Amino acid sequence: MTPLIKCEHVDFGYDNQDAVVDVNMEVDAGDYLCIVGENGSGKSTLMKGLLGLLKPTAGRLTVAEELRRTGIGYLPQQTAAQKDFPATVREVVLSGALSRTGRLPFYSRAEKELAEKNMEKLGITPLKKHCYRELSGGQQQRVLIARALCATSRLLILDEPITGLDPAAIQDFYQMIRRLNREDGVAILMVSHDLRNAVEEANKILHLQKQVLFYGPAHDYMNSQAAGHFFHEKEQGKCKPTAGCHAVHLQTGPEGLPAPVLGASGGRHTGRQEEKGGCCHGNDQ
Ligand SMILES: Nc1ncnc2c1ncn2[C@@H]1O[C@H](COP(=O)(O)OP(=O)(O)OP(=O)(O)O)[C@@H](O)[C@H]1O
Repeated sequence: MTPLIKCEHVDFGYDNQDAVVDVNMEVDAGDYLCIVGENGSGKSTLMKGLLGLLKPTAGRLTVAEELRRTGIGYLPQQTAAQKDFPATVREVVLSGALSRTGRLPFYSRAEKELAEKNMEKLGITPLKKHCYRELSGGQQQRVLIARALCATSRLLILDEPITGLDPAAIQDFYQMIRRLNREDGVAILMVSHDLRNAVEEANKILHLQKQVLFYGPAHDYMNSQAAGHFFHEKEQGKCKPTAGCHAVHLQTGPEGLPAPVLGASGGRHTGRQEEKGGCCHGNDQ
């Protein structure tokens, strides 16, 4: 099976400064791959590279012909200006088909039908005449996913998609992504600070810290040197798996790997309860 995306010893960077080095990974049809790592570890840079917005400075990046033709469905981190976009839901969704229109200045019937189908799939048909900027964060995410699926239903790339969503919207969002992946076969590539969800939902994890600290099956990540142990007992200053803590506590490995703790905020903390009043605080989604 030809991978949708394959990186072989790939570097990406800015102004002769490498931000990501020696990445080896591939996204296959139907994969659910989560990219995790601290702030500044190169996750967004890798995304930009995979989307073709940055050229590899070394190595080989291969993107399946189909994706090169249609473009990759992409859900960026939303800026305030984007949240305030003055267009109807239907217009935003339909704009995802722009890469299919070629030079024609209008949408074909097939593209309009595709937009309708994706709005139906994402449960936003009743909102189609609503103004995008008047929707809730969760509804906006659905619109953007429907839009991304108008480019291609093979692969969806999401960059920290739950930022700013309330807990109910987050659960709703994850359910929707799971359904797209498991039922519709859409491959998912997600940058996430929500490590608990990443380990539960993804089939592959890539842990980045400029270089790849771990790449492999999600169930192996739990036992990896990079991941250390997952979830603490909350009562003892540690968190229960059910307590909504998304922290992964990294251990210092024999090679002297860094020993930060990754939380949903992506910030460093030591996991000691006295800091920020407990290790779960600020991490619950
Ligand atoms: N446009 C840019 N020009 C120069 N350097 C950049 C640029 N964007 C990012 N960098 C640098 O590249 C490195 C990786 O940044 P990147 O944004 O990819 O990390 P990240 O893991 O996505 O971080 P975060 O979790 O905070 O979003 C950082 O050192 C950052 O300062």
